[in-house]
Amino acid sequence: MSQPFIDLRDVTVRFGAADSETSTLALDRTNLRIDTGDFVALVGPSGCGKSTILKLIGGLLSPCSGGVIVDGREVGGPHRTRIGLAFQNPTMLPWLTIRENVMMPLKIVEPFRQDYQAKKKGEYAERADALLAQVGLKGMGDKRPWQLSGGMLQRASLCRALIHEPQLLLLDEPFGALDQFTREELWATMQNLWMTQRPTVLLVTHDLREAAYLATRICVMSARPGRILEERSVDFARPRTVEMSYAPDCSELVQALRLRIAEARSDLASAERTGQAETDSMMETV
Ligand SMILES: Nc1ncnc2c1ncn2[C@@H]1O[C@H](COP(=O)(O)OP(=O)(O)OP(=O)(O)O)[C@@H](O)[C@H]1O
Repeated sequence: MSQPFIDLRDVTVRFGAADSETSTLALDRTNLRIDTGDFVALVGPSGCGKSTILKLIGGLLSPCSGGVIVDGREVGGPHRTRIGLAFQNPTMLPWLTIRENVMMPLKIVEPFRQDYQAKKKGEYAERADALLAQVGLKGMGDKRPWQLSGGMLQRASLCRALIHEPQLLLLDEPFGALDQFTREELWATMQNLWMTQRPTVLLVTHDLREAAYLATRICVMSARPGRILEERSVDFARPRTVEMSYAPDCSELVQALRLRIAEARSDLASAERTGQAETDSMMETV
C-alpha cells in the first residue's frame, strides 16, 4: 500500500491532566489516512474532535500519544510541508490592503520569503490579483478589509490560503458564517481552486451538503472521544453544481450521513445517562 500524505496513527489527545475531573479526552487512539490530492470532509457531532484533528495536522497541537505523519514526516516543530489555513472568521490585518493581506504568506513561507521584497510589487502582486479575480474579487486588491462584506473577506482569505501554492489546505468551517447563497457560490469557487491547484484538502464542516458537493471522501466521526466511524467515497462527476447537490443521489448520501451522525449523538446521550445513573447509585451507596 502506498504511503498516505496524512497518517494519524492511534492518536490520543487529552486536554488537562488525566487525573483531573475537568480534563477532556478529545481523541482516543484515532486513526485517519488521507492520500495526496484528496479532498476529505470531516463531519460529526459538535465537540467530537474535528478541529483538534486539524490542529494536530497543522502542528498547532501535539498528541499525548500516537503519531501524526504528514508527507512522510512526524509533525512536531516547523512544518516542511506548505500549508494553507482558512477558518470561519477570516482575520485580516486592517492596516494592509486586501492584496497585501493575500500576499502575507509569501512574506513568511520559504522559498517565497527570500524574494518577497524584490517581487512584491511585480510578480507577487500579479499573482495575488489573478487569484482575487478567480474568486470574483477583480479590482478589489487596493481596498482595506473593512470595506469588504463577510463573503468577500472569506473569498480573500481563500486566496491568502492558496497564494503560496500549499500542498495541504486545512479548512475549519470556512463558509459557516455566510448566508446560503454566498456559501454555495464559494463552494464553486473552492472546487475551482482545488481543481486547478490540486492541494490535499481537509475540510471540517457541519454542512453535509457542502461535504457532498466538495469532497472526494467524507469521514464521519463518533461523539467524543472522536474516532472515524465511517468513510464514504463521493464519486459525483466534476465540476459539481448546486443543482447536483439537490439531486436524489446526493440527497440520499446527505440523509445517510445525517442518520449516522444522529446515531453517534444518541450514543453519547445514552452514555451520559448511564454515567449519570452510575454516579447517582454511587451517591446512594455512600
Ligand atoms: N484548548 C482546549 N482546552 C480544553 N478543552 C478543549 C480545548 N480544545 C478543545 N477542547 C475540547 O475538546 C473537545 C473537542 O473539541 P474540538 O474543537 O476539536 O471539537 P469539534 O468537533 O471541532 O467541535 P465543533 O464541531 O463544535 O466545532 C471538546 O469537548 C472541546 O471542549
